[in-house]
Amino acid sequence: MRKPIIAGNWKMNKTISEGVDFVKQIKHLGDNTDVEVVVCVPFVSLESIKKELKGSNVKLGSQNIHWEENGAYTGEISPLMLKEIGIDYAIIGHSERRQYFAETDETVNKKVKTSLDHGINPIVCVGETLEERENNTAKEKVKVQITKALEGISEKEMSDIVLAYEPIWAIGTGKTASSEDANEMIAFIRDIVKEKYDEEISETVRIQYGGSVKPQNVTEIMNQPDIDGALVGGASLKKDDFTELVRF
Ligand SMILES: O=C[C@H](O)COP(=O)(O)O
Repeated sequence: MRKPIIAGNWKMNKTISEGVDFVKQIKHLGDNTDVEVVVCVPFVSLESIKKELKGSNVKLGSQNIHWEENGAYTGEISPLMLKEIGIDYAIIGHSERRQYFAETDETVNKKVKTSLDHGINPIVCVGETLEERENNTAKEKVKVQITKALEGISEKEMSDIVLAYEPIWAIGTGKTASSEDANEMIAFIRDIVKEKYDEEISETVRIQYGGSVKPQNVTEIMNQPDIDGALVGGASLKKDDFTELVRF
């Protein structure tokens, strides 16, 4: 039985004080539930929000991580810095990082490895563009992304990884993949994991869907057999919406 995981990705939203205020209102959402609740917040807010989450079952994540522990990488944040704050998760390879900040499959793989080495669980994002979906190359694209992201990752390490399928055309657009299409791609990802590792790992790895998930569609998405959770942008910024999402 895979534990459902609903993660809010705040992206570049909420100042530190706004974030702390918000977390005060949602920090009980991880109580009395089988759902794992995560908030992935801007780097500058991590420490304050970690303090606010003391005693809470809501987990904390960053939205990126650098693969080196230190060095001449102006503007970057290292795994040691994140580890000291005590985060649980790091989103890696989000399509916005790939699109605007030149993230590649190679850097995604390095970041996955460094996260695991520092006890931070990676949420690894993959997904196709609209053009690739229309050309029928979506599966090919996702297969390459998954295979490269997981290069050199051991069977044991797979239990610390969460995968997230986010079709780029569904992110922030209000367009959601139909729950059946999302499930089909996620089942395909599970098959890739099975091919690379084994059936047990493919049946235990958690795979989220992301892209315009809202209170109105979350139940249908979560009812799909292969979908274990949601990585949510816009709707994770509002208390009522986020509450409904984690109670799908
Ligand atoms: O990381 C979250 C995804 O990019 C989805 O964002 P969205 O829910 O605003 O479409």
